[in-house]
Amino acid sequence: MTETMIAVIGGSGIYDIDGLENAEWIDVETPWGAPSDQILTGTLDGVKMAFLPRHGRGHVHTPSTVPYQANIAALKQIGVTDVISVSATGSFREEMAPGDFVIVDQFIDRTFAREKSFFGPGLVAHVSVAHPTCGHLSEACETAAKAAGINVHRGGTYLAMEGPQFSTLAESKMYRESWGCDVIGMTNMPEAKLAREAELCYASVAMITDYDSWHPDHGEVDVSEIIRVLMGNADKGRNLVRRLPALLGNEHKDCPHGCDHALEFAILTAPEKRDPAMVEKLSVVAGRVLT
Ligand SMILES: CSC[C@H]1O[C@H](OP(=O)(O)O)[C@H](O)[C@@H]1O
Ligand SMILES: Nc1ncnc2[nH]cnc12
Repeated sequence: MTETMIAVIGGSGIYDIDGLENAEWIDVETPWGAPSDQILTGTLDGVKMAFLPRHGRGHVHTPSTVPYQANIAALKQIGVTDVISVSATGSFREEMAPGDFVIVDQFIDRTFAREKSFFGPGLVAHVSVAHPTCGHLSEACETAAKAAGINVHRGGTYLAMEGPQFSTLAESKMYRESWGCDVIGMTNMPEAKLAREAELCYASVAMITDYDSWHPDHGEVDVSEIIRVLMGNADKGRNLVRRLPALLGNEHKDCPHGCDHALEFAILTAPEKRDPAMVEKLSVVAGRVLT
């Protein structure tokens, strides 16, 4: 049996979670360096939990400098099975209002200055991200959000931009009107892709903080307003997280969507051509198919 361990990656404004039993901040080192910060571990309702502040406590990493590979590798290393990203996002839809939550199920990846894979020369792999989030874990997030009284929307396309500046008005209108995006943020890519490579279930909970810059009745995006909305909704986020252990239980069954077998047919490099150093490095995230 695989034991469930739920990790929450907390985005802007979320640098801690409360209520964990035997809570301890631990150091984790990976072949890709150190994660954004120490990882808070503990249990909630008897289920193992981990929390990682994406930007580090005190918010030291920009969306481009978050060590995405180290973050996902560190979670895999400590035994995490399920990763829930909680992020601040702008909205392209009138009905997805500030304070609402969206369970994201698709992404358009417009980031360009980040490492997007654990694999590389000497060990080449291609995983599918046609369905980049885990339906089972997303279902649990939706159920938890509803039980917590949150106005939640199931399904939405997240435009991942490089940042750190917010979008121009022309970009905002294009993402909304031509590309059909629902929300926008700067961090869920390549995080979701790396979670898939590491065979982790990944769900993305977007907390709407603003209407980006397209809305005629709302002004430009402003960080102080984003943080004000986030702080006003922090209790909702905590409430959602608190309900997850009871919903997911202690036993991590085989993922019905195959997240935990994403690498099954992904590695292309012939065994005799594999770079031993790469195989060693990748054993942390891909050991299941490399040994
Ligand atoms: C606080 S404004 C922009 C910043 O907030 C979001 O971060 P996260 O996804 O970690 O919550 C957004 O992606 C930007 O990085
Ligand atoms: N409008 C926006 N654009 C990008 N990232 C965001 N995070 C919160 N609001 C955002």
